[in-house]
Amino acid sequence: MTRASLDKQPHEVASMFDGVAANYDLTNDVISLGQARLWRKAVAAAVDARPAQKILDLAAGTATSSQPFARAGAYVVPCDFSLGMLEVGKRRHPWMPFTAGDGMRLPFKDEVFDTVTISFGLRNIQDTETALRELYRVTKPGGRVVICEFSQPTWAPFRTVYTEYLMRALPPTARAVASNPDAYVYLAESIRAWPDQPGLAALLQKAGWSKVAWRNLTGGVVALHRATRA
Ligand SMILES: C[S@@+](CC[C@H](N)C(=O)[O-])C[C@H]1O[C@@H](n2cnc3c(N)ncnc32)[C@H](O)[C@@H]1O
Repeated sequence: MTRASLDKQPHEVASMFDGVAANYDLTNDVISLGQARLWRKAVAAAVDARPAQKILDLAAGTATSSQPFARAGAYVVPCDFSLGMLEVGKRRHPWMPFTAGDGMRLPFKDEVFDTVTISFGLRNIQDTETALRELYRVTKPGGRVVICEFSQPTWAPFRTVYTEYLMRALPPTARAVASNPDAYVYLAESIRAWPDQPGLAALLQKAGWSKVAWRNLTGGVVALHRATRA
């Protein structure tokens, strides 16, 4: 795959996710070697959803990432621009207020959410800074953002093994289970091209967020960034 294939237009990203929607959650469990469930627990702890809170789960896909917040009693709005992913989500969780929308132009008024969160979605949005500013706009003053995204393992020997896994083992594994294996070649390439932990923290600050901090999961394979709207 060439670098150019990473420069997907938003409609190409949406149709790529339409194509993987049916097997999306199963594929995640397989290719993350079971780690995805642990990462989701860490997100739930960081978001710390409470009854009566209003939470936006941007790029929610099938709403697997939204479920823990709903279970905690919060009012969670799963928003995504892949109608295929939203359809699968609606079938599974018909009571959730699924909303079709683009992370670069959110269909919400200013300052309406207590917490905004995005899991494994920010890397796919064409302009990261625009999405971070949009998330800021829709968050109430004093509200928080929690971002769960692939990142860079911090221990060099582990980083080498992980990169080998991404580039050599992940594509054939995905071919065995996913409905659109090319999407998982894109996944590997997009992770390699994504900013590391301090790089994403700097983008959050540039978009206006304060008290930016992060925590590494699985040695930095995933990072959980948190920040507050002043
Ligand atoms: C890897 S999935 C993550 C889904 C879910 N958050 C999870 O943790 O399972 C990424 C999602 O980002 C969505 N996405 C990508 N770009 C988007 C954009 N500009 N606006 C809204 N959703 C977007 C895709 O449609 C896809 O459903």
